Amino acid sequence: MTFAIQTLNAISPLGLERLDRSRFDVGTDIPEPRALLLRSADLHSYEVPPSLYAVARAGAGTNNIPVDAMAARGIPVFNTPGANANAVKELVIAGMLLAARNLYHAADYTKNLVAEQHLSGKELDQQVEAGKKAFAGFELPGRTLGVIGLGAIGVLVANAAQSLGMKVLGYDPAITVERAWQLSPSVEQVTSVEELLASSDFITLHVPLIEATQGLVSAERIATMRPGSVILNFARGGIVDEAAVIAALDSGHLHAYVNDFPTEAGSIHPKVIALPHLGASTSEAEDNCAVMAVDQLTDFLLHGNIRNSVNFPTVVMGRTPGTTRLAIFNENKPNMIGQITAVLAEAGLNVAEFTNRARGDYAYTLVDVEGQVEDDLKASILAIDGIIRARKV
Ligand SMILES: NC(=O)c1ccc[n+]([C@@H]2O[C@H](COP(=O)([O-])OP(=O)(O)OC[C@H]3O[C@@H](n4cnc5c(N)ncnc54)[C@H](O)[C@@H]3O)[C@@H](O)[C@H]2O)c1
Ligand SMILES: O=C(O)[C@H](O)COP(=O)(O)O
Repeated sequence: MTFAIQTLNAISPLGLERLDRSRFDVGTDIPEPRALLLRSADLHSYEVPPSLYAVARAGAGTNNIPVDAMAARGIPVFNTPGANANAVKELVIAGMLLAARNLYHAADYTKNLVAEQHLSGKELDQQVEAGKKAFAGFELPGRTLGVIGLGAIGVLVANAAQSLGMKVLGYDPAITVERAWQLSPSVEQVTSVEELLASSDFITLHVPLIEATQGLVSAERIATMRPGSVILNFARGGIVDEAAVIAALDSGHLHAYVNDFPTEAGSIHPKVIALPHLGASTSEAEDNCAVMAVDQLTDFLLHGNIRNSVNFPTVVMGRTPGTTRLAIFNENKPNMIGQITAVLAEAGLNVAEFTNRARGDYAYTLVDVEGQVEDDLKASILAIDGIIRARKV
């Protein structure tokens, strides 16, 4: 049996080459896909076909995917945490330097001297020297960077800024133990966004766009920021109230807004540097994300293992020779395991391995039974109230 995988964005060949063509068909035009492989393609109005088993996002943000609706159908959504983190970190550092040294306008100025004013030779030299004072900037050491969200990207940014001589504050009420270990001990963790904003010259956002982070940088919060400070947004546009930022740039309260999510108003504003969603667009990040997404997806399709899903728990179980594996998605409610094992016992099947994990409203079970299973077993499992999906892997 082969699995049909539909790609909805260009995926690095380094990832696609890992797909064994005797097991996987891959293409852009697949009418009944078993899996989708994508980057930022918007799935919010996508009509989910009954054939679909999984969605793999080669990247970090999954706000382009209706993850809860997918969970309700027993479709895990995978992402690739950390795979593009270095690429974003480098762009954030570049963004700080662009803003601090006014590089964007400075480069425009010199280009205009030649392209618009047609200056050359001595005249060009004179105007270069005469004009440069307008772009004098400031240096990073001694300035304070506030990092909101200390995940894969936030930790790298915090550590890099710290090694550039900046004072770094971090805010993340749900920082993981792994990230806390990676964070430089000189980074000071604060307990509120307000504390961070009031004490920073730059703030940088590294949180997902979810209900709780929508409009996190609001007009009220911007008002509490230090005069002349800079906002860097390489997370998602909706996390910042851009109209409020523009008002603060116009009043002179903020120095610059550097972001990766251009809007009509922002793109033409003189104090906004809007990049075309370039955070993860390096060959290294594209390769890393594609490899990780493909590996996670194939492990799920071939073995039922779930790693780095944003809507189902991690469930990984080695294969035991001579067994048949069942993968079962169910609602997270009492007595599901008891009912599943009762059906297996009724069918005279001996369980060799069993793992069940819950996450929020849903749970996932991998069970290896000795020998072969009859085709009607799946129907008996699906008949249990609360079972969403079951398949023989
Ligand atoms: N510009 C780009 O191309 C680009 C590339 C990669 C990621 N991103 C964006 O960056 C986001 C973060 O990526 P990541 O890889 O670091 O993800 P991550 O999951 O490793 O880290 C996110 C962190 O945010 C924290 N967090 C969540 N809500 C918070 C809140 N209200 N306040 C403070 N912290 C909060 C979490 O605890 C977590 O530690 C992604 O969701 C994506 O939207 C953008
Ligand atoms: O969330 C992410 O990983 C980034 O926004 C990258 O998106 P992209 O893969 O569409 O460049």
